[in-house]
Amino acid sequence: MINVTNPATGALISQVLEHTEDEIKAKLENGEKAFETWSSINAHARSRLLRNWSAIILKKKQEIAEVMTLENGKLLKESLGEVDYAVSYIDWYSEEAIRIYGRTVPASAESKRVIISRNPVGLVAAITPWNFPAAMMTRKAAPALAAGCTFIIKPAEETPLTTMKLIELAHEAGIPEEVIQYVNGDGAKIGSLFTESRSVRKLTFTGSTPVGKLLIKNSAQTVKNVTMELGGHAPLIVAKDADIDFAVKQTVLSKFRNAGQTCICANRVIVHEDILDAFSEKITEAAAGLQVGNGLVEDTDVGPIINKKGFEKIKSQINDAVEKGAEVLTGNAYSANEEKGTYFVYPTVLKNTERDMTIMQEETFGPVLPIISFKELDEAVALANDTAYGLAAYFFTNDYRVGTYLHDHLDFGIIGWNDGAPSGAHVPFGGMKESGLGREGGAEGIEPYLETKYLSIGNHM
Ligand SMILES: NC(=O)C1=CN([C@@H]2O[C@H](COP(=O)(O)OP(=O)(O)OC[C@H]3O[C@@H](n4cnc5c(N)ncnc54)[C@H](OP(=O)(O)O)[C@@H]3O)[C@@H](O)[C@H]2O)C=CC1
Ligand SMILES: O=C(O)CCCC(=O)O
Repeated sequence: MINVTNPATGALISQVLEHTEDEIKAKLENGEKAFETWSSINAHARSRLLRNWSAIILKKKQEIAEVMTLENGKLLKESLGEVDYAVSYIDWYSEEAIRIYGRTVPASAESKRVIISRNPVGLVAAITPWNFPAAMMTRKAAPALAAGCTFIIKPAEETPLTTMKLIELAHEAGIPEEVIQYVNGDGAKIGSLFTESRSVRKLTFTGSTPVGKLLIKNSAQTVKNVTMELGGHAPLIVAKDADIDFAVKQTVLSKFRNAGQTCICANRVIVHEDILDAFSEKITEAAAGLQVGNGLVEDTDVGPIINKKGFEKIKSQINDAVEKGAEVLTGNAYSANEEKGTYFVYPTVLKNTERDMTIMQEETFGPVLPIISFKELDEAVALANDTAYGLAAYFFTNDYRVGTYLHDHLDFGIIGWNDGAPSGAHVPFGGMKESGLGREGGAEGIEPYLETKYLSIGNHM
């Protein structure tokens, strides 16, 4: 039995049954069998079913958002926003379903004809994290179903309820039960069942880089197609000419959304030395003004940290920075109750941070903003690229030459130029280097669910 608790209060919300190995194997078999029928239904019918699904979700928006806030801790307004965001993937891919085009190619002989078609890969298995329990699910399920694949998901143990609700609504919308399924239980155990299974033809994962690496390795056994959306360590550069007030607002948006527990959150702020003091002062004032608390309370700006492991990681990064000489401008304050299992971190701004501090090397996943300064643009680029990660990067400048230079030289899959919120269903989300493989969203996001089949017809007149 999995206990699902509210990270803001420690209260038990629900108990969820763990699936046994036999049950999981049976679901994989059912998903593989259902693929034959689902993939042969015409694309317009699949598109209509996806639209039904999104309409039903929207009708239950408030209920789903409340469940999400209870199990994840994020602000209710963020949960409501996430339901819309999750639905936008279903809507986008309901439209892509009817635009999966093949090609004809001129043959090399008069007696031949060549046709290239795009076909669904088969049963898709997904493993998702707790930080976006709705959107990370639909960002994978919607393109998979649109392409004609069947789908099975293992949500994070902290947040299974939102996923289970969305799947219940998919069935209510008319999508057959075996076409979209969930299983609950331990990540490592279910991960092995997914990677070993020959029924699963594609694995899609969002989560930490070490688990992603393990899944890539284990997927080699059956040569599975994989999509990996892993950790990030986003730099945010503020150039000398930037509009400081605007940059501060956008940095707050990027950094403190979801209490900093987002893989594209700004993780290091790199500020030109001429505006360092002005920027630091304004961002400190903004961060210090944020209310920390229960996401169900109207005025809250920053909710709880998901669990003790996350809390300890954040705290140790702050301690390490302070021991190595960082100055605390605000924060480095906590409210934790071990007995209840509730952990809050007050928005923290650190100045005089250095490259050798852990916080400048690793993903934080918390509301902590370390600031480092630069003089020349090359120095900012070197600092920004000095990481194994390559997911998102941000910069603020109104000088088109500075902006173009930064865009050309930053090794990241997502770039926000004067934009702290670049995500959307219509754009390709994903990272370079150890931040992952493949893209989700946009026209690119359906590609990983499609195989190319080429037909050569001979003996024509
Ligand atoms: N890219 C992103 O959006 C995310 C990045 N992270 C990063 O990872 C850090 C740790 O967070 P954490 O929640 O532990 O992340 P994990 O990568 O451990 O968990 C994410 C998902 O993977 C599952 N999982 C865990 N271990 C395995 C395994 N061996 N094989 C297959 N699946 C597995 C989890 O299941 P279960 O719940 O059963 O453990 C969960 O569903 C965060 O602080 C953050 O830095 C975390 C979440 C999302
Ligand atoms: O992996 C994450 O942290 C979720 C991505 C959030 C987004 O799509 O903006």
